[in-house]
Amino acid sequence: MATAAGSYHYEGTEKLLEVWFASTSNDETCDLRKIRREKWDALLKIVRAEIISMIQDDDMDAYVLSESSMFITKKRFILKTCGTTTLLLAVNHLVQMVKKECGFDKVIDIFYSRKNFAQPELQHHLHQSFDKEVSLLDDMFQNGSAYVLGRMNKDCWYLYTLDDCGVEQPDQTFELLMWDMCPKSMEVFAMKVSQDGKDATKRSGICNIIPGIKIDDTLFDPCGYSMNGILPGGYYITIHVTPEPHCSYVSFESNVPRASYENLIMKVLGVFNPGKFLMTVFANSASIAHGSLKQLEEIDTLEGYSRNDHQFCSFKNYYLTYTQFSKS
Ligand SMILES: C[S@@+](CC[C@H](N)C(=O)[O-])C[C@H]1O[C@@H](n2cnc3c(N)ncnc32)[C@H](O)[C@@H]1O
Repeated sequence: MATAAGSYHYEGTEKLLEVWFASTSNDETCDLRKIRREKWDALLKIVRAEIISMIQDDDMDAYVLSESSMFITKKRFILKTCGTTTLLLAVNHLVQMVKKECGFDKVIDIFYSRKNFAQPELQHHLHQSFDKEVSLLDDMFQNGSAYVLGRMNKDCWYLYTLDDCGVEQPDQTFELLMWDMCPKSMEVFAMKVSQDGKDATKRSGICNIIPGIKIDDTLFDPCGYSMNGILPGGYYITIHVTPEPHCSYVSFESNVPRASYENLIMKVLGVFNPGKFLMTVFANSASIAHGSLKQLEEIDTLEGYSRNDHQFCSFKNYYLTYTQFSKS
C-alpha cells in the first residue's frame, strides 16, 4: 500500500479473531464445517481477502488466504488477516451466518487480538485505533473486556475477550510476532531464490519446526510467504512472512499443547532470526500449557536476546503471558 510520502508499505501485522460457538439445545449435529464454501467466500469478501488453497483432515479445514489464514473445526472459527483487511466488519455477518447455516446460536467465547500497527493511518478507519475496534465489539457482545499489554508508546499487544467462563476443553494458543528481520534469513521467501512455497519451506528450515505436520504453503510473487500446517485433533501451526526489508515482519502461531514452549521458541528464532519479537501464551485451566506460563516468567534472556517487558494476566478461566524481547 502507498504511504502519504509515496513509498510502499505492507502491514504484515495481523488482526486475529477466534470465536467458539455452541448450541443452546446441545444439538450435536451442529458443525461449522457443514457451511458451504460460497458462504465463506462471501464472508471473506467483507474482510477483503480471498481463499488461495485449502487442506483438511478429520478435525479441521485449513485455508491459506490472500492475506493470511482461516481455520475451521466443529465449534471453533479462527480468522487471521493482515494488510489493510477489514476483519471486524465481518463479525456480525459471521454470527448471523453461522446461526442460519449450521444452528449454533451462542458465542461462548471470542478472542480478538493484534500487535500495534506499523502504519495505522493506512488502515480502514475502523481499524485505525483499538478504541474503535472495542466500540464495535461492545455493540455486539455483553461482558466484553479490552486489554493492552506492553508499552503503549512503543510496542504493545491488544486483546478483546469475554469476561465469562468460556471454553472448558483444553485450549491454548502460542504466538511469536517478529519484526526487524535479518535480511539474510528473509532471502528464501522471494521467487528470486525459491521456486515455490514447498521449496521455501524446505530451504528456510520451516519443515523442521514441527516434523510430521501436513503442510500447505504459498510463495507470493515477487516475495512473501504463507503456510498452514495441521495435525490430528484440530491442531495447527501457521506462519506468514513479509520479507521486504523496510517493513519486514513474520508471525508464528500454534495451538499445539506444550508443557514448555522453550524448545519451540528456539527453533522458530533459529529459522527467522528477528531483531525484536513479542510472545504471547494463552492457556485455560484444563490445558497442559498452563504450567509453561510460570516457566516463562523465569526466562529473562534467550540466546542473544534480552527481555524488555513481561506481564501475566489471570482471567476467569484463562491465563495469559506477554513478553517482549530484542537482540542484546
Ligand atoms: C504473505 S502475506 C503475509 C503477511 C503476514 N501477515 C506476515 O506475517 O507478514 C504478505 C507478503 O506477501 C507479499 N505479497 C505479494 N503478493 C501478495 C498478494 N497478492 N496478497 C498479499 N500479499 C502479497 C507482500 O508484499 C508481503 O511481503
